[in-house]
Amino acid sequence: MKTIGVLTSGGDAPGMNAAIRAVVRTGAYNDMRTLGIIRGFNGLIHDEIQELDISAVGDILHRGGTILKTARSEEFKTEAGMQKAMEIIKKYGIEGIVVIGGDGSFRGARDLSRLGVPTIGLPGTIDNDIACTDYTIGFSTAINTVIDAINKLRDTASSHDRISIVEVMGRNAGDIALYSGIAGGAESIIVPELPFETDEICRRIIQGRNRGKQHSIIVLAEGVVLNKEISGTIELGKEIEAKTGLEVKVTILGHIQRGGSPTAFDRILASRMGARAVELLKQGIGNRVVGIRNNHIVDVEVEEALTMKRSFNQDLYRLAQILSM
Ligand SMILES: Nc1ncnc2c1ncn2[C@@H]1O[C@H](COP(=O)(O)OP(=O)(O)OP(=O)(O)O)[C@@H](O)[C@H]1O
Ligand SMILES: O=P(O)(O)OC[C@H]1O[C@](O)(CO)[C@@H](O)[C@@H]1O
Repeated sequence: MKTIGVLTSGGDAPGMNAAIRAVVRTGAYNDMRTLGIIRGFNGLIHDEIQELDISAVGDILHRGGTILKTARSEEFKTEAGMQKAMEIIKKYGIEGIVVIGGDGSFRGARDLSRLGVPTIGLPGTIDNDIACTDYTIGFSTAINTVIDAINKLRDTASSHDRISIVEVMGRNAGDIALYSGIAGGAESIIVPELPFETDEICRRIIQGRNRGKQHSIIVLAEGVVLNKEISGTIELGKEIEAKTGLEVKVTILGHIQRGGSPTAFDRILASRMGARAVELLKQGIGNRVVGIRNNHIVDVEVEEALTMKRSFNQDLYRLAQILSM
């Protein structure tokens, strides 16, 4: 019987539990034993390992977060840390690992594969910033959370004739802002991938007001602030207030975007990806990242996944602008 490990690493994302469940259960179906590694690579180094049988992953499909907990580990990146990891892998007879996380986690997966431990990466991050997949696990749930917030903010913004700025997550990527902005009918979407002008945003708001719009929603990706394109969302609000003469309220959604019961889309995606990871490990194949493209589950070499350029969906962005005239 083959023994495999599974861990979650980096930021958590709704749907990670569905992926863990899929790994454990498709593993058992294929006569494989799964060990859960707690707190990502940190737990691997510090021997936080526990066996997961098919019952251990019962009643988690609908839960946000990750039952395996997650962590970031600087120690793992060092030679000494990597050696510790290899000792634990030998101790438990682990013959393959599934790493659920973002691109940093995939670098760790690549390093383990290089040392002879077949390791498969599954894209688990709400940011949808992994180039080799159309969608990451957690993105669908995050945008639905944002849409729910936008719907509510729209109600109160309309009542008060206000402008509402919603800051959403996305350290380097504007997909959460773009998709939730288009689904939530935002007047403006500000993302790190594209330049923007405050004057143009104000012009659109005034134009909307002149034809009777009662509210204006601006969705802004946090990456714009983190990349220092603006000094802060509150400051941007003040600038827009001064330029339009309209009251502006800022809402920073933060970590509520990372929690909650995963959508059907995320559960199904995570289940399909987890099953592919097990298929690969069963054949002794590692050093690959699983993705979904045109609704087909695919897998690509980790290095290729890491160097692939992400393309921002400009067509969707243009459509959002047309629809919010
Ligand atoms: N270059 C690297 N080599 C080896 N391991 C790495 C490397 N980069 C990151 N890791 C490991 O992966 C962990 C998670 O990485 P990181 O903090 O970048 O999150 P992530 O996987 O990119 O997820 P998120 O996008 O949610 O932040 C790190 O704490 C570290 O243990
Ligand atoms: O607060 P944490 O856990 O360090 O992570 C925050 C980051 O994680 C992400 O949600 C990605 O998982 C980013 O959008 C955000 O900047």
